[in-house]
Amino acid sequence: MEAFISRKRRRLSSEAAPSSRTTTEDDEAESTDYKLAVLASLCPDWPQDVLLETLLACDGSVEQAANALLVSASAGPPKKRSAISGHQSSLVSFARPTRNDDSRASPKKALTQKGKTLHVYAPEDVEAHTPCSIIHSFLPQDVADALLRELLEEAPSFSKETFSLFDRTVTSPHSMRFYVDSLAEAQEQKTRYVYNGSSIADIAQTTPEMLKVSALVREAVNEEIERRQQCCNPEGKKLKFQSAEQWQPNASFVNCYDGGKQSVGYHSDQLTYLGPRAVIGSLSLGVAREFRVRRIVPSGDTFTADAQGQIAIHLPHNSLLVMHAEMQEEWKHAVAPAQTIEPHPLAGNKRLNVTYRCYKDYLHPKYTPRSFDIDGRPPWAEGYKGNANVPAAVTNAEP
Ligand SMILES: O=C(O)CCC(=O)C(=O)O
Ligand SMILES: [Fe+2]
Repeated sequence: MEAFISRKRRRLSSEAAPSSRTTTEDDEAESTDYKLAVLASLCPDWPQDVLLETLLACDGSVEQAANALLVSASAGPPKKRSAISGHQSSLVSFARPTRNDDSRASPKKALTQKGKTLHVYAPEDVEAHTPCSIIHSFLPQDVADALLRELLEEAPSFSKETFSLFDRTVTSPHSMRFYVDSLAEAQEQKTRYVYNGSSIADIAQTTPEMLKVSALVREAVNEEIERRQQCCNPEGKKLKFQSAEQWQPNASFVNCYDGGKQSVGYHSDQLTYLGPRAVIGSLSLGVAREFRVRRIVPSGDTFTADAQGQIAIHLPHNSLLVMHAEMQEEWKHAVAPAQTIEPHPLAGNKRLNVTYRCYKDYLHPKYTPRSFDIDGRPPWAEGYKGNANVPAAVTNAEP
């Protein structure tokens, strides 16, 4: 979730590291997602596709889009849409490739259209049309329940993010906390874990049930990586820059969505620590919600978001979604607000989500090479004279 909201996070210090985002194209694409996230927080009752359409109709003005939606809402409630839709029949008729089918690697006819949402539920459809795979009923029920109980106890310690809009502070529509497996590391790393250019001040130790489940997630994700590689990747090979090592989770973001209005806007996970072509194992517990993905399509010199519309993956209780190697660089994802939700016997209106991640300390921004000019000024200092060895993105970075 790192990239979706601006630089202000309640529990983040303002210490900085160079941002991992380096291009103007990225900034442009990001700003649409940023605006969408802001609009979602102002108008939580509206489905994301309506928000996106309204934003586009208002030429990207969040203020105008918010006003248009408020006027429209005063004339009657938002048009009801299924909140946990996705119970469609399988899409196998759309020529789903099979294992070892070479057509997998060739471009497929797009199933989605700009501004439209395709709902997928069946694992084979998720796999065929998104860079994800899903395992339903992943954990034995008692293990899933034990983890859910533990996370429900943890949830009050989670924090929300804040950002500024039209001279007021808006809270991001869900809460979260960052966990690492080793307490010693957590203590040592406090203020050293960085994302979005800020340090994460609140780091917790992975809880016993999370750790137990981590071993099961590790095994399943490694199998999925291998299977996906064989069945879907060109020549059955890993992607360029994808890690050749076993996937070994050692950290996680845990997200809590309390009620259908809580959501997370479109974003890609920041790859600081994860490295390129990162794989993430995302376990859902409690209320079923909709996970949306859309491809970021290169078009000419800029990146155009939503060229093909979006795909909504239904995430029921106890499902493991594997975001594969192409996901973070080529797609964006979001958890859409829901008009209605089906309460869960243990979690009530809450959805808990653990995104298991493989953090690599050697990718810490502290190792990012920086250089100082001949007067000893760092690249961000006033009067910095520049240095041919420092890329512009680093030169422009805030401290
Ligand atoms: O809640 C989810 O399923 C997704 C959370 C997410 O995108 C993240 O933690 O980065
Ligand atoms: Fe994410």
